[in-house]
Order: sequence, then C-alpha cells, then structure tokens
Amino acid sequence: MAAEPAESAPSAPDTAESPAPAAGGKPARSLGPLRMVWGLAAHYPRQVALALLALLASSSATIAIPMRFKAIVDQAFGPGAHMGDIAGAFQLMLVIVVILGLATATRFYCVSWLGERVVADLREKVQANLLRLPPSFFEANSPKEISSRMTSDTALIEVVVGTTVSIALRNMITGIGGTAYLFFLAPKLTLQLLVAIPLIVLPIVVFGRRLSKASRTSQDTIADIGASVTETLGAIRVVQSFNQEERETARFHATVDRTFQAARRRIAIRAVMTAVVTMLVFGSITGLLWQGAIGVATGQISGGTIAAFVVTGGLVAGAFGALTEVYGDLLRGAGAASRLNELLAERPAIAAPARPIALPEPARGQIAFDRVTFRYPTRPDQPALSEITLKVDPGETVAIVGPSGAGKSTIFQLAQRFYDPQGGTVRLDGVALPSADPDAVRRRIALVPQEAVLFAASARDNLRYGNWEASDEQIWQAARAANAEQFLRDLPEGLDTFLGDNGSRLSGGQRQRVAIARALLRDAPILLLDEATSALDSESERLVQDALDRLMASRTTLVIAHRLATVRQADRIVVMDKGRIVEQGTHEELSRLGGLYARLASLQFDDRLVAEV
Ligand SMILES: Nc1ncnc2c1ncn2[C@@H]1O[C@H](COP(=O)(O)OP(=O)(O)OP(=O)(O)O)[C@@H](O)[C@H]1O
Repeated sequence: MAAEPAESAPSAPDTAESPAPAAGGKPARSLGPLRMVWGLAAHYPRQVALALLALLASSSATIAIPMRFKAIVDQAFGPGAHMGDIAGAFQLMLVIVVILGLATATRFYCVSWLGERVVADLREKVQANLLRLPPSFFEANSPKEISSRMTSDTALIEVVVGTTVSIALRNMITGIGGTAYLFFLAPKLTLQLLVAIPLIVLPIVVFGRRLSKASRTSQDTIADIGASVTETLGAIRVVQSFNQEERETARFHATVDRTFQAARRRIAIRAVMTAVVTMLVFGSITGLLWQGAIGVATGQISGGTIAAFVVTGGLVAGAFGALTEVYGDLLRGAGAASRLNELLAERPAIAAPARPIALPEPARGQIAFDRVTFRYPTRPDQPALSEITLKVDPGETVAIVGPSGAGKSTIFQLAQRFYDPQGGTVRLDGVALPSADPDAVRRRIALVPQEAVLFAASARDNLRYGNWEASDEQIWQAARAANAEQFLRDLPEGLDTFLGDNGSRLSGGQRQRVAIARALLRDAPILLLDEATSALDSESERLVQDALDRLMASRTTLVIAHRLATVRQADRIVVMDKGRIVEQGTHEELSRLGGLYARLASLQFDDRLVAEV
C-alpha cells in the first residue's frame, strides 16, 4: 500500500491513540446540509476532475499491485524462470509503483487543496455576511460562539472535503475492485473470506472507538490539571493567606489521580486491542496461507494466486474497515455545515429599500427625532426611548446628560440606524432613515466612542479607518488638530508603527486622540461623541479637550456629556431620564431650574467644577 501523508486510515492500531480532532457541535441527522459544501467545491471543476482522476488512478494502481505480485511469484519465482521473465515481471511492477506514488501525491494535493480552498471561501462568505448584520444579532449570538463556528466547524468541513470524501471514494473503489479480483482469483476462498472479514474488522472497529473515547477522556482530564494549576497559582495569595495549601494539595492529588486512572484505562484497552488485532490479522493470514498451501499441494491454485489473494484480502479488509468510520465523519461535517448555513442565511434586518431616497447634497447635517419610541429586541417590555422629539440643527452642539440607563447611548444607536424604532421617525437632512441607504446615512456620521477602539494595525491604518483615501499629509493635519502629532512622530516607525491589540502600546489619552483624529479624517457633517468617563491626568485631559473643540467646530454635534466644560459650551443641554427628555436649556437656565440637571451636575461633574455651578 502507498504511504498516505495525511489521510491516515482510522482504527489502525498505531493511529488510534491520537486524539480525535476537536469535535465542534452535534452531528447532523442527514447528509443534506453538505450540499452547500459541494456547491462551493463545484466552483473548482478542474481541481475536482483532476482529484477524481488521480483517485481512480491510485486506487487502480493499488489493486494492480497484487495482480503483479501474482505474476511475479508465478513467473519470476518459478523453478525454470528465465532472466528475461524475471526482469519483465519486476519492471512492470516498478512502473505501477511509480504510477501509484505519483497518483497518490496528486490526489493528496488536489483533495487537500480543495478542502482548504472550500473552507477559505466558506470563512470569507460567512464573515462577509456577518459584517452586514445589525448589533441585535450579536446580542442573541455571542461573538465567542460565532468565532468557534468559524474555526472548529470549518475545520470539520475541511476534514470532510480534504479527507473523508477521498477516503470513502478510494476505499469503495479498492473494496469493490479488490473483491471482484478475489472472486476472479479463487471464488470459494473469497466467499469464506467475505464471511470472515466482518468478524475481523468488527472487533477492531469496536476497540478503535473505545480507544478514541478513552483518549478523549484522558485528554479532558489533562485539561483539568491545567485548569486546576492556573486557578490555584493565580489565586496563590488567597490560598496562602487562608492557609489552604494542604487542601489545595489534596484537591490537586484527586485531579492527578483521575488523570492517571483515565490513562490506565486507555492503555489497558490499547493493550487488549493490540493482542486482538495481532491475533486476528496474523491468524487470518495464517489461515489463508494454510488453505492456500492445501490448494497448491493438490494443484488447484498457484503460489502466485495465493500471494495475490493474501495481499488483496488485506487491502479489501482495510477498505471496509475505513468505510465504517466514514459515515460518522460525514454526519459530523453535515452538522457543522448546517450551523454555518444558519450564519450564511441570516439576513440583515436593517437594509436599504429597493429604491433608496438619496440624501440631499451638499449635506446640511441636521438630525431630527420625531416622537420616537424604541424597545430593544431582547427587552420588548421596557421602552429604552419613549416619545422622544429632538431636532438638532446644522452646526448646533447638543449635550445629552442623564443618569445611567436613561437612553443616551440609544439615541446614538438610532441615529446611526443600528435599530429601527417601533414608533416615530428619525430623519437625517429631512429624509426618514428607513427610506435611505444605511451606508449613505453612516457616511454622514463620525463617531467618537467612549472607549477608543483601535485595531491591531499600524498607526496609519488606525487613523484613516473611516477614510482610506486620506493622504499622509491629511493624516498629519488631522493628527495635529487632534493633538496627536507629537506622540505619533515619536513612535519608532512613525505612522507605520504597529499599535498592538486595541492600541495597547498607547496610553489612554493617546488612544482617545487617535480616535479624534480618525473622526476628523472622516470629515462627516454630523459628529456623535460619547465622552470618556475614565479620568485622565489634567495635562492629557487638556490635550483631549482641545482636540475635541476643534473636532466639534463647524459640525452638528450630539455629545453624551460627562464634563462640565462640555455642557457649558453646548448650545443646548438635553436632560434625559428613563427614556424621556425631561429638561432642556442652557447650563445656566437648567442650574437655576433646580431640577434633575442641577442634581446631576452636583453629583456627576467633579467637585472642583461643581463649585462653579
Ligand atoms: N443592547 C441592549 N439590549 C437590551 N437593552 C438595552 C441594550 N442597550 C441598552 N439597553 C437598555 O436600554 C436602556 C437605555 O440604555 P442606554 O445604554 O441608552 O442608557 P445610557 O443613558 O446610555 O446609560 P449609560 O450612561 O450607563 O451608558 C437601559 O435600560 C438599558 O438597560
């Protein structure tokens, strides 16, 4: 048999102990969901055809080997064999071996290529669809679970395309072709063998399954050891100050002992399996040879026939053994395909209408909420906004204040049309948002979130995230206006410097200024600004504030305000509570009113500033 680089035959004693690939979720009940996978593979007809051709060639060459074996034993090992016969018999065998090697390599390459290609396409398709879905989808489906679908479920599909299907086809060809050849060689002996094969294969398969289950348990208990060590050492101070060293030692002993017992079970099964496999395999070969010897002695069959029979019988038994494993793998793959199908079938609830109304050009930057009532889909009983009416005129700065949970962030969510309200209308430059293309709406908005979100990319890419056409000159101009120029110039590789995960190589204040520069580069008529609450030192605070002032100038700004300086500068302050607007006015007016704003101001803004209220 040819060396098989990756498609190891299941149940073989020497491979059975390797842990099974991490099984994603549940297997499917039918193979139906795999249709989607064939659909993807069908995009590559040339590779599929070449893979099938190579598969056919390698399987045929596999069966041709025992055929040649027969000829070699009969012709080349016969008593009066000529040198020419010997050379001819072996030369042909070498040709077959070369064909087998090349065809196996080609099949392996094409099939594995297809597996990887299909999975790559699938991952891209799923991700492209996910990126269009509104936030409500990710509230119901955790990104952690989705990310596991993108890795472990796609890995299962890769196994189906890149291994299982090939194993199935190859072993079917070898099994059927081999059986036909066996009948041709010795019909009576073949019938006996066909009865014997299940008796040989079944115990091997059963033991193989038990062994892989025991291996998985063993792996799990090893993972428990890791978890236990991490937990105890991570809490070492608590362990020591509560004098729990002995208890933790005893607990760890129990975990280690479970691992040992699991390993003992696994090696016991393996030991028994080795004995059973050895006896069955070599016992049946011995039996065959015994029968054969009788046949040769009575002159019924030749030595070559017996040699070919033993080799082919081994091939056929191996092929049927492999086929018993295939169906389970296909069902697991189908389960993965159906879970990925769900992600692919998800359609965004927020989409452009068939004929979107164009937003007026040039943009004015006016945003208006008209009697807007909204409940989050996951909390349908509780309105997050009730009858909100708010018009922000071009160039105006409106500060929104209110206690936690008042609905301030929800205003931002609706302005960007991440959700549609159940009642009332949000309008941008006079166009109701559902009539416009959400892309066009968002293009007119720049967002500075409370916590600056930076990507694990270069400073340049982080800055021009909302405007990829920006030139370096424009980037530096924005950085200057955002008070970010100095520290960006000090970075070791300037704008090319990698900023680390979420910009971990920058300080909090620097991250905020990068986010401000990004919004400046976006150059949108409307600015949504969620002021950071985390305290910065006063120098950093001044730099950020100064940058924000430049960003807000000449733009319509809605700001969720946490600083007195911001509310004082605002043209208008809107005070929210429990999803409603309860007060509106300037800082002075609202302070005099002595209502919620005055109370909030004394609690929320820091002491130094409250003195000025
Ligand atoms: N994604 C969500 N799903 C369900 N309910 C939500 C969601 N986001 C917010 N809410 C609820 O909607 C209400 C308004 O929340 P919102 O985030 O707008 O308040 P906020 O004024 O911005 O509060 P904070 O100042 O604490 O950020 C709250 O009762 C909140 O619990």
